[in-house]
Amino acid sequence: MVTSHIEKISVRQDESHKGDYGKVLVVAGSIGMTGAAYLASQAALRAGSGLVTNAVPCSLNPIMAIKFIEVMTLALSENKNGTLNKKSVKEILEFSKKCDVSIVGPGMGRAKETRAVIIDLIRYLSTPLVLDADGLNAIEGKLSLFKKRKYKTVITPHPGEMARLIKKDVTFVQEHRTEIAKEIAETTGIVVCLKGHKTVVASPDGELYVNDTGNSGMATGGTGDVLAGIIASFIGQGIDIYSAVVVGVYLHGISGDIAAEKHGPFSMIAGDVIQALPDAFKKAGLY
Ligand SMILES: NC(=O)C1=CN([C@@H]2O[C@H](COP(=O)(O)OP(=O)(O)OC[C@H]3O[C@@H](n4cnc5c(N)ncnc54)[C@H](O)[C@@H]3O)[C@@H](O)[C@H]2O)[C@@H](O)CC1
Ligand SMILES: Nc1ncnc2c1ncn2[C@@H]1O[C@H](COP(=O)(O)OP(=O)(O)O)[C@@H](O)[C@H]1O
Repeated sequence: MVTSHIEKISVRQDESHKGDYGKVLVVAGSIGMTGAAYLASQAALRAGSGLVTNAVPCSLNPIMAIKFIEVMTLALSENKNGTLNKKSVKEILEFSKKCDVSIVGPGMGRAKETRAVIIDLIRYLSTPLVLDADGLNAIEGKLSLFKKRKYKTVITPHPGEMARLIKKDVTFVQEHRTEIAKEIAETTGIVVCLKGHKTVVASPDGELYVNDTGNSGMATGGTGDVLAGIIASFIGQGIDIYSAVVVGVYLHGISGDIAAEKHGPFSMIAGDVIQALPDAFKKAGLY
């Protein structure tokens, strides 16, 4: 079943250039969580994107510029406390006109000012959107925002984030994983990727995928940020959004399995999942 989705990833053509493989905008990172921005951006590049830009509050820009080599940065306007301000929304929307897909959320924090920025981005970003982590925490209960969004969207909550989103507890989410993912996808028109052991992916038209790759070594900070980057990369490469999510989840799990083989489930870290991506692509027959 995954094979039919994997086949949609194009073989890289001799006559091609970086513009053919997607420009990804990663709105991620805040004081204390620059690592999330790094992991999501780096994963997008390793999954094949042509160009990746990380947009961060301007006081963090020098830090990100040192962390990255291949990834570019966009310094955003910020408040005195280092959170994004209203002007940053305009800056992101302007920049996104040149992009094929945006990620919003990893490591953005939950400050009131940041939440307001995120809600505006959900309303106005006209690229396909991967909404993850604090991007989801910003909209507790407000699923109606997705019904109004005209552009392709995937949400990638872990059970804790899903619980906040639907105002239930984690036990309820875990007992109703498939039903919840299906219902949100079908009623709001977005793709839902509910993470955790046996990640569930649901599409608005009733398709359902339950993943069986990955392992408990992936229960370590930052592996979800890596997944957001991989999924965005595939969307940017032009694959339909549901297939991009299914293949992203599948390959992310294979990378996790390769990382666990190499480093063991205790010692593997999120960066190891990115390092294992080339072997995961090979294992999936992509080159
Ligand atoms: N290096 C970095 O900068 C990192 C930043 N991170 C960011 O930190 C922010 C907070 O995210 P966190 O996820 O740590 O915190 P949260 O408070 O959102 O979620 C953690 C809680 O969710 C529940 N939960 C999560 N997965 C579960 C599962 N599979 N089964 C049952 N319950 C589950 C548990 O109650 C858990 O304690 C996000 O913005 C995230 O992107 C994290 O990704 C860690 C690494
Ligand atoms: N026990 C497990 N089995 C399979 N996959 C797992 C397991 N634990 C975590 N994962 C995967 O690792 C990732 C963790 O993401 P998340 O909880 O958002 O972490 P973070 O917020 O630290 O980045 C998800 O893709 C999840 O499916």
